[in-house]
Parts: sequence; structure tokens; C-alpha cells
Amino acid sequence: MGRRYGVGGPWVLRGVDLALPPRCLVRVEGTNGSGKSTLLRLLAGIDSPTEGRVTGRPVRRAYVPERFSVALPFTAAGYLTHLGRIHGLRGAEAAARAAEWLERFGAAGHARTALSELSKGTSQKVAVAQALLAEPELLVLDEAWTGLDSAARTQLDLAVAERVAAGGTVVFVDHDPRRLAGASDAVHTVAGNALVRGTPETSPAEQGPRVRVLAVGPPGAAPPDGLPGAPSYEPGPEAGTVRLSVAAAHSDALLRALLAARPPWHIREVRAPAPAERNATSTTSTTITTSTISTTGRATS
Ligand SMILES: Nc1ncnc2c1ncn2[C@@H]1O[C@H](COP(=O)(O)OP(=O)(O)OP(=O)(O)O)[C@@H](O)[C@H]1O
Repeated sequence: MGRRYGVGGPWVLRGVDLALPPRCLVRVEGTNGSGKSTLLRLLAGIDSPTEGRVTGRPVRRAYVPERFSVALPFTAAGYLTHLGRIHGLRGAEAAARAAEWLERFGAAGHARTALSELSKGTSQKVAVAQALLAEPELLVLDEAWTGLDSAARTQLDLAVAERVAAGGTVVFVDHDPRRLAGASDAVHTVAGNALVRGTPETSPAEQGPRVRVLAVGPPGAAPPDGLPGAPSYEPGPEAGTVRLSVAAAHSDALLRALLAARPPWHIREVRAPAPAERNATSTTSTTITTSTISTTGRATS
């Protein structure tokens, strides 16, 4: 898909082709004005691409922008309860969920405060609560941590992990490179109106030792998009093989994802980093696992 603003305006995004699998945490990076928010709005469905389309978006989805202001005559709890009912919850359940999320984010004391009178940080807590209340299958967070106190930031980190564990997809942008460091399954960078897999500014977990995987997929196919750890890959030594390289922290998840792909990928070889590389003093590696994963797509040891 592509997006530009106004007739004949410059393309902010073009040729973006991205698959977002379930149970996946995706970080989007890029410099100021590169188009991160544009991408997130398109993914969340609150903006439409100029060309191309977004398909398969789940019905239960939520979006949290960096700044949230609602000019509606509700209290914080009243607003969340109202949204809960829109999401199909019965009145008492919606009110209970609203109270629960306000409590989790340390805003229970403002349950009866009018939205218009909330501080910036408490408004943001309401914004995050309204998104989580719906238990979204797709959660899009655009600098949603901004303005939250540290306890609430931690709660949001936890809530993100819960959504992913429940099978959801979470896409986020945050200016803090340490945000959810090491937890992302994929990192994409918006650069020069394109979306680039991986990132030059990787977290310490991404910079550590790497595991090399030799895999065989369906004839002529590239590895599936959105693989955990955003592995780099190149053609392998034999026809039809692909050699993938991923930070060691993501290697188990990568193997699981390849074996679970439909059609599945078969694993020929897994090369773990040598002890010296684990200590970051060498780039050599040793093969510690070969033929341990069957070509039927199941790990045998
Ligand atoms: N509604 C709009 N109308 C016109 N131009 C827009 C609109 N929204 C974004 N843009 C332009 O699109 C480009 C990308 O903006 P976007 O907000 O997506 O970038 P970003 O990477 O999120 O930036 P930042 O890191 O500063 O938040 C910018 O040049 C911006 O001016």
C-alpha cells in the first residue's frame, strides 16, 4: 500500500507490503516525519491508503495515539463504561472492567472526574484503558507511553505482553529504544517512504550473538514475512535452501514459526554461536545441532 496527503503530494509511504501474524509484537522505527504514525493509522484502520489495501484486519482492534483528548460530557469511568457497552459488554461488566483498568493504571481516584478536567497523564491512562478494555486482537500504540508515570508505563508493558500471549498482534512506536527491548518479534524501519525489515539501531538483545539456520521452504518461496527476530536471510549453499541469521534470543521462536508456517519450512541445520561469540569476542560459530528437527515439521529433540 501507499499513502500520500493531498492531490499530487509526495508519497509518505509507497510499496509497503507487510504481514502481521497473530501472537506477534512489532516495533516500528524511523526518524521524525518518516511516516511511522501514518503507517500505524493505516494499520489501525483510522486512515485509508491512497493505493493498495489492508486486508484481514481483526474486528476487535484498538489504537492509542500519543495525545488523547475527548470533548465529551463523561466522567473517566462513565466514558470507559460507555465504550465497554459499545464493545458488547453488559452494563455491570463494562463498569467493572472500566474500574479494573483505571485501578491498574493508578487512576481509580479520577473515576468520577470529568474527561475535560483530567490532567494530560491521566487522560493518557484513560486512552490506554479504553484500548485494553476491548481485549483487542490488533493493538496499535503510537507513543502511547508518553505522559504516563513509570508505574503506568510498566502496567502498559505488562498489558502488551498479555495481549501478545493471548494471541493478539501489537504494533508500536516509541521514542525510547529500550521500550519492550528484546521482546519484539519484528522490527521495521520507515525510511525514504519504504518499510525496511530490521533496523540499524537494534537493542542489546538484537546485537548479541546470532544463530544461523539453514532451512528449506516451498520451491522459490522467500521466508514468511514477520518472522520472530526479523532475521536476515540469503540463499543457502544448495538450490532451494535459505540461510537465516537471527539474534540468539529469538532463535527458538524463529524455529517454531518456520515449522508452524503453512506450508511448513524444514530445518536442515542450526548453528549456535560459539562460546567465544557469546562473550562477544569472536564471530566464529559451531554447529551444535544438526538434523534434530525432522522434515515433518516437528522437533525431535
Ligand atoms: N494529515 C496530514 N496531512 C498532510 N500531511 C501529513 C498528515 N499527516 C502526516 N503528514 C505528513 O506525512 C509525513 C509523515 O508524518 P508522520 O506523522 O506519519 O511521521 P512520523 O514518523 O510519525 O513523525 P514523528 O516521529 O515526528 O511523530 C510528514 O511529512 C507529515 O508532515
